[in-house]
Amino acid sequence: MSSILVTYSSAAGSTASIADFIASNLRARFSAVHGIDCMAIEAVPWPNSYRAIVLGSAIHGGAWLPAARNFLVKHVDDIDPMPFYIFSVGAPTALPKWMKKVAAHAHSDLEEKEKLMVGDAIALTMGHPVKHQLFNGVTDSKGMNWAMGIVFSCIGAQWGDFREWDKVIAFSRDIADDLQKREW
Ligand SMILES: Cc1cc2nc3c(=O)[nH]c(=O)nc-3n(C[C@H](O)[C@H](O)[C@H](O)COP(=O)(O)O)c2cc1C
Repeated sequence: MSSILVTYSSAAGSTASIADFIASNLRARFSAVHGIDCMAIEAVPWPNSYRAIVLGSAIHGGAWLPAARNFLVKHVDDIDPMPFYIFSVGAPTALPKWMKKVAAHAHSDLEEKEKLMVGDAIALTMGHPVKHQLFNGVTDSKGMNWAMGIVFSCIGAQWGDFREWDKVIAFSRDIADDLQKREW
């Protein structure tokens, strides 16, 4: 029976790829004792059949995608007793230098600021997870409508793959260590 669920809401695929990688890292640590399922949030049958959940979402406009937010609202009671870890995938690294400077003026660390903003939105729907990690994803004109694409280019933001696999490995290791500490 599977006991860890890694689930995600992804618009253009980079959050899905990070979730897959987290699941394979957890399999490397736990496959002898626990099954690990990884699937899109829409495919999750009922989360209370799991013993721990890792949930991730892409960030659009400073917030999680609606499917991920709705999942939290709908399943708050199922998730509540479980070890619960979340990650958000945005693209703060892709922003132009001048925007980073403006943001840094209000806060010393742009990534930390964005994480807090998303974290606050999540805290409105439920209690705090054990851990929340923000990752950079991929900026690709295919993931945006033409108007957004033009705005993105005009402000001087960068297109590219900013995924930080080392950070994903460290996050997976922290989750595995925390689960092991709980001796479940
Ligand atoms: C419409 C739109 C809005 C976005 N808004 C933000 C944002 O507010 N903050 C951020 O860091 N990244 C933002 N991004 C960048 C995405 O979060 C990033 O490209 C991420 O990798 C997308 O994940 P996905 O490939 O799983 O959809 C936005 C992207 C799009 C297309």
